Amino acid sequence: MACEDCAPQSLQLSGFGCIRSGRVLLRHIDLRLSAGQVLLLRGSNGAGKSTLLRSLAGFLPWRAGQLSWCGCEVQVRSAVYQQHLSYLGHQCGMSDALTGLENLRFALNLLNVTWQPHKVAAVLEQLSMYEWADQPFGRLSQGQRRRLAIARTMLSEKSLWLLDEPDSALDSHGETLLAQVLEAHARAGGMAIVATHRGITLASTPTLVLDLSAAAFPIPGATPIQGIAC
Ligand SMILES: Nc1ncnc2c1ncn2[C@@H]1O[C@H](COP(=O)(O)OP(=O)(O)OP(=O)(O)O)[C@@H](O)[C@H]1O
Repeated sequence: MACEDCAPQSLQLSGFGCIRSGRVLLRHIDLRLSAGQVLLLRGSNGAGKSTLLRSLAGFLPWRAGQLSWCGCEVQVRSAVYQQHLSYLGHQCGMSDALTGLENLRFALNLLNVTWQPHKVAAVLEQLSMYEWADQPFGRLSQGQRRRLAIARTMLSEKSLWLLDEPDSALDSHGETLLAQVLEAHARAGGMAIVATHRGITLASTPTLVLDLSAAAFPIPGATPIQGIAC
């Protein structure tokens, strides 16, 4: 099928609009993301960051807009697009009863990603989670849970990451690690759209910012793009 093996990859959203709770929440949202770029989604509580991410993941209905993957117009739920994305929401989506490792194995199994013990160990080491990974998920702290969810994203082998406040509950070391993870993903030709309140500083990665609030938050070094939230 067309678009499956395009390189470099790109994502384009044009004229996106959606309704939530019976009112137009977002309209005229345009964005374009190329391989190696990260887009930070900013905006006040309720501005629509999660809504936009969930819409891009295919979880919420669209009122308007076109999605293109590698220059080809696609449906958001089409396999040609979905096979490339990894979504991390506010909830980590892990079983409390399973250990971290068991959760990762289960998730990778679902994604049909081969379990590579050395790679898993390296990712857990990178996130300072190696020694915690055999604990039941339900016994981990919130920040540890978030780190494990980030590990799952890293191991997913997907090029487009949709991350909803991945920095929530992370300590400052965790924030630094997350920035490193995003930079490495971008260096490898990946893309990420990241909702964040605190902002994430990516020193060596082309960073775009879409602010869904009426009042913009300028981020030094980042390129603002346009969108309208109602
Ligand atoms: N399940 C839902 N059903 C109906 N409306 C919802 C639902 N979840 C959120 N909304 C509404 O959609 C709007 C946008 O919410 P959304 O979660 O996308 O904002 P956000 O920018 O991610 O906010 P936050 O920074 O608080 O996470 C809000 O006005 C909210 O009330």
